[in-house]
Amino acid sequence: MSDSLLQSHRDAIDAIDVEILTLLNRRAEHARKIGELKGGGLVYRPEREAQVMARVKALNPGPLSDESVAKLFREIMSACLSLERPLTIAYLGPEGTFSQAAAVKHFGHAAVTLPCASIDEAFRVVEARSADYVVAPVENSTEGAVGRTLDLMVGSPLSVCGEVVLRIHHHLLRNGADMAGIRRVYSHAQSLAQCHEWLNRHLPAEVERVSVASNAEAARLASLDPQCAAIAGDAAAERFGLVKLAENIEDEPNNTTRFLVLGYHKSAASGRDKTSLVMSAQNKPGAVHTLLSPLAEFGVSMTKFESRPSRTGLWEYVFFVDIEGHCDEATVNRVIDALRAKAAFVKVLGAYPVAVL
Ligand SMILES: C=C(O[C@@H]1C=C(C(=O)O)C=C[C@H]1O)C(=O)O
Repeated sequence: MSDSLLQSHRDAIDAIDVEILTLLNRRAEHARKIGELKGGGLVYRPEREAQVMARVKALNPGPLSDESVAKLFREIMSACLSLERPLTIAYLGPEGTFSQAAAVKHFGHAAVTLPCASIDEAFRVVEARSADYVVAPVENSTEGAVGRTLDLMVGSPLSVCGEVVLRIHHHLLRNGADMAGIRRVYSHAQSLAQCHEWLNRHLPAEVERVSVASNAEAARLASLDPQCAAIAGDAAAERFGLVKLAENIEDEPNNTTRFLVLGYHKSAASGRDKTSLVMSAQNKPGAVHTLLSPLAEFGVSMTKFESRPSRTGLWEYVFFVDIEGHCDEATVNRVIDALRAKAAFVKVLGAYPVAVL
C-alpha cells in the first residue's frame, strides 16, 4: 500500500469526521429543544426510539451491517437523551451482570445504571421514584421463566414499556491459568443449569457447584479464592480480572434471555408492538381454552403463554400471555375487553415496541 494513498483515505476520514461531528451536534440540539418542549416531563419515548432504529436499519445502504448501524444510533440517541436528562436504570447487580448488559443494550452508555441486591429491590427503587426504569430478566430460552419477575409484575404499579433480547454467553472464569485444582464453581442457579452438561463433561464430579445471587457475585468470589471458579459473562470477567479458561460453555448455543423494561410511563404504539397481560382462569375443565378463545376469534397472535401458581389458593394459576399489537389499537383493545368478560381477573402489564436490536 502506498503511503500517499493511505494518507488520502485518512484525510478523507478526517474531513468526514468533522461533518459527522457537526451533524451529531445539530441532532443533539433538536433533541434538546424537544426536551424543552417536554418541559422537564417524560423524556424517554420508547416508541420513537424503536421507530428511529427501525428506520435507519431500513434505509441503511451498507457496507455497515444493519445491526452495527442500529447499535450506533442506540448510542447517539442515548447521548441526545442525556442532554434532556440522564436516565437512571435499576437492575439486579452487582456490576457486571447480564441485567446490566441488557440495561446498557437498551438505554446506551449515557444512562446511569444502578445495581440492586435483588429483583425485588430493583422494582422498589423505581416504584419509589429513586430510579426511572427497571430492567428485569423475564425468561431464558433454555431455563424458562424467571418466576420472581413475573410475580412482582402482578402487584407492581409499574408498566412494561420495552423488551431487550440478549444472547447469553457463559465462560468458566478463574483467578488462575488452568483447570487444575478447582474445588468449587460459583454461579447463579440459572447459569449453573444452562451449563450443566458442560460441567458434567469437563469437571470432576466432586467439584462443588454453589449457586449465588448473581454471576457477577460468583466472579467476585472466584477472584478472592484461586481454588474456586465462576461461570459468568464477559462483563464480569473484565470487572474482576479473571482468566477465561473456557469460552461459550452454555449447553444451548442459542442461549438467549429476554428482559422487560418497566417504569411509571407507558409506551405509545410504535407500529410493531407487543402487549403483555396476566389473567386468571376459573379452576374448571376447559377454562384455559375458553379464556383464550377471543384471541382466535379476533385473529390476534400469542407470542408467549406461561402459567404460574397464583399466590391466593392451592392449585390455582395465573397466566402470563403476550400478544402481538398495542393495547391502544382497536383489535387488541377489543380482544382485551373480550378476555375481561371471560377471566376472573385481567391486568394489562404493558404494551411496548418489539426489540429492534
Ligand atoms: C428527541 C426525543 O427524545 C428522546 C430522544 C430521542 C432521539 O434522540 O431520537 C428519541 C426519543 C426520546 O427518547 C424525542 O422524543 O423525539
